[in-house]
Amino acid sequence: MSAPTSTLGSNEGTLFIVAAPSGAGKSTLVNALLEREPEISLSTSHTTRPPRSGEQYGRHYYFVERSEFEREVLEGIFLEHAQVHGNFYGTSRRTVQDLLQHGRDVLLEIDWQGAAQVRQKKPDCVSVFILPPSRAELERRLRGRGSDSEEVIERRLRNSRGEIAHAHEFDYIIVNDRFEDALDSLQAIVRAVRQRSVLQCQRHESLIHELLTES
Ligand SMILES: Nc1ncnc2c1ncn2[C@@H]1O[C@H](COP(=O)(O)OP(=O)(O)OP(=O)(O)O)[C@@H](O)[C@H]1O
Ligand SMILES: Nc1nc2c(ncn2[C@@H]2O[C@H](COP(=O)(O)O)[C@@H](O)[C@H]2O)c(=O)[nH]1
Repeated sequence: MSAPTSTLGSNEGTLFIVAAPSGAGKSTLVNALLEREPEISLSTSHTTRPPRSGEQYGRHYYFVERSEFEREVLEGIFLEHAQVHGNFYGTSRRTVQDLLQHGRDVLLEIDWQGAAQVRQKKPDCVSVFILPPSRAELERRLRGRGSDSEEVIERRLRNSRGEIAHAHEFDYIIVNDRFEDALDSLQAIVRAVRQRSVLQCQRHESLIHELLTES
């Protein structure tokens, strides 16, 4: 049986999106995934948020002033951008496009608003929403991380309801209860998509068309 890859008509990489309410464990999961799947490129976002202790420019984020971020928005450099928990965040269009065009798979760790914008522009992206097992555990994780002030933690907990309300817009939902189980699930999704054994609806359509029309 021939591989369906030929129906996709492109050697572009796949664009993955991982989103979650703050503290659900998205960055921890993504970093562990990238250790298992090192050929995936993680996009580094631009943000107006001040760096946390230990965060490095260019590694965790491109930390910029609000005025610079606004100029970048006007210049149209972002594939998507949004205000999240009172700060601005954006993904560089150029970096993502270059990587995809060179056949690299790219992962964006962004919020639901950014995910909605990316879905409009790249409908074949694959999106995953991470849920915490409970609100109490979400709060425990946010506090346990020890990286944010009480005010920031409370704001992020308040905002989590509005974020979770968008979970159904994603292709997959993973509950990050036992870390290794959630990581296995995330890796299974990524592997299945990369091997083309699971296809997005849009991609299915071209395969179904081919299967129906081939003599
Ligand atoms: N399955 C898990 N069980 C227990 N603790 C976890 C689990 N997953 C992640 N954590 C812990 O929860 C805390 C928050 O995780 P992390 O920083 O990855 O969250 P996040 O979703 O990326 O948040 P943000 O959006 O604010 O960056 C960390 O201290 C992390 O070690
Ligand atoms: N729309 C976008 N959201 C982003 C981007 N980079 C990060 N984020 C999201 O912001 C919150 C808070 O992140 P934190 O590092 O301050 O804890 C979280 O949900 C991130 O996913 C981006 O480029 N665009």
